[in-house]
Amino acid sequence: MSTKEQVLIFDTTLRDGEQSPGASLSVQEKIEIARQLEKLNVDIIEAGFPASSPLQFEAVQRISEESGRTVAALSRAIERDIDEAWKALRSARRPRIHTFISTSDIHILGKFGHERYGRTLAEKRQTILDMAVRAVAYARTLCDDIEFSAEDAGRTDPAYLAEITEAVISAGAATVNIPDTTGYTWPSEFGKKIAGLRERVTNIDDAVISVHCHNDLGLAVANTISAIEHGARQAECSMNGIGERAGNASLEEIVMALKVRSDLHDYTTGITTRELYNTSRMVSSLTGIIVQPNKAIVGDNAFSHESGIHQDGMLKNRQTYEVMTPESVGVPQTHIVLGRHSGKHGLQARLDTLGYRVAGEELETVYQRFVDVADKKKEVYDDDLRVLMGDELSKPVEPIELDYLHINSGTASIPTATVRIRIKDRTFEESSTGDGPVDACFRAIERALGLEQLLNTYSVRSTTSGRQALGEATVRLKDGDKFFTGRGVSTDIIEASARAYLQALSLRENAAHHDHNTTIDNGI
Ligand SMILES: CC(=O)SCCNC(=O)CCNC(=O)[C@H](O)C(C)(C)COP(=O)(O)OP(=O)(O)OC[C@H]1O[C@@H](n2cnc3c(N)ncnc32)[C@H](O)[C@@H]1OP(=O)(O)O
Ligand SMILES: CC(C)C(=O)C(=O)O
Ligand SMILES: [Mg+2]
Repeated sequence: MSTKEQVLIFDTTLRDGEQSPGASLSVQEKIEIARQLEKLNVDIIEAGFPASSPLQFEAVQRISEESGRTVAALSRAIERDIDEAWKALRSARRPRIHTFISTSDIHILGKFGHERYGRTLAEKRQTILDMAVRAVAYARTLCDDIEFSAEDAGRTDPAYLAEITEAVISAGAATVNIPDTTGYTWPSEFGKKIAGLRERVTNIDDAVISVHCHNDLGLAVANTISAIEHGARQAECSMNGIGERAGNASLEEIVMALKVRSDLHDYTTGITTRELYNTSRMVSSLTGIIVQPNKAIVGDNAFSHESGIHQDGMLKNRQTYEVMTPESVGVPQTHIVLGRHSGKHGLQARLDTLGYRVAGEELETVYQRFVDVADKKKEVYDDDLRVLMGDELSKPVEPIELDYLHINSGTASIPTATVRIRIKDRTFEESSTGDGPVDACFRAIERALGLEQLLNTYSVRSTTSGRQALGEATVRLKDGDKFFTGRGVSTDIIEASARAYLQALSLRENAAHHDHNTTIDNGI
């Protein structure tokens, strides 16, 4: 059994994360993400801010009804917000009201300038403290689990922060959250802030210290880790680090930093790390916020290696360039990207998996041809390699082409696709419904060609911007231990997806042809 101390993971993807510009989620989408957060095994799901809109209210209510986690809802330090939060939360098995008010002088003077909060800074500070205490005490009459946040604590005077923290704990807050709302603090400074609170606040042991760091200077994760080292036991964070402005501390980075460097400390989390990648993908696709390729842990390049020296090292021993395995975070596998920086070892290994055994002189010659191609292309794909191997064989024997595609989809209809596929002079036509237009289209293709489901991964991204943007779809099929990747580009992403699927099928067909093996049953 682990003797390490548990750091609670408070996920705010559905609240602060959704405050990212353009990230609005529907109720159903929020529910789906909440279900995935349960699989990820977060401790607390902050589901929204019920007083802010009926949709927010409904989302918190629905998540409360079905979640087994602690569900938190945010409210300003006013009764109306707290009442709304409680109404939305009351069916939760473990409800938590999270109330907050600003405590930094900049915020107090800037946001609570009205005379009704007092005339001098000292009077205003007192009013804010009273509002905080009243809010916590009132929330406590409704719910057992109260969290209080001192907004902009990062820039709050330490003595005042200690005073308000002590007061809200006395009023019944079980968690005191110290947000670095503006992402302004420095790791050692923020750590000291937490240590200072532990020294000054006499009842600090009656509450869990939480931190909530923003990433304006790119220090959110470092500040969170520093705070944990100084006594914080709850980390507020979001998947992919989404949130206001530059976002929140990224959940996956905090969790994996603690896990991978467990040799340095005595903390652990309950996160099922193999669910990180799935969660990241879901959050990205539902919010529409793309994960940058070089994003730690979940970015497309996080486990990709392009340069020859790295590929050589990886092929000899993965630990040379990977501090964690892709599997540990749910990424299917390390990706050796062949491009202009690749060397002979990387090339040879990929050719080997494609069935080409080359060594010695022959490898030298092939490598020279590879370098020529790689200089012209960003990435050299498997089909490029087949062509490069000089194979007549590599040219599609019988390209599988899209002749016709019709999609019927909308908010009130079941997505339906009809496809007509041409292989040489033969055509195959079928229709299918599906969970969405892409699913319907793939199913129609599978039906037309009498295929099993072979889809391994599917992604789509925009390669240009604006309303006429080109979408590039990538389809990866898995057939036994072989993978076939197809790409399609079109201003219509469904068409791009269909073309990508058919290209992958053509490559599979080629491979089968070379193995003297027919893979498509339909008499092809
Ligand atoms: C750091 C954070 O992430 S805080 C959370 C941010 N999230 C949101 O803002 C959620 C979305 N917000 C909303 O839907 C709306 O802003 C609402 C419903 C919350 C409030 O809307 P409105 O009543 O129109 O007020 P508006 O947003 O313009 O201004 C905020 C008001 O709340 C006050 N206020 C701000 N924070 C607090 C607080 N923690 N406690 C009490 N009052 C507060 C402000 O002083 C201002 O009051 P004023 O009108 O007396 O000057
Ligand atoms: C409401 C609080 C916790 C917040 O989001 C912040 O201060 O950044
Ligand atoms: Mg925040």
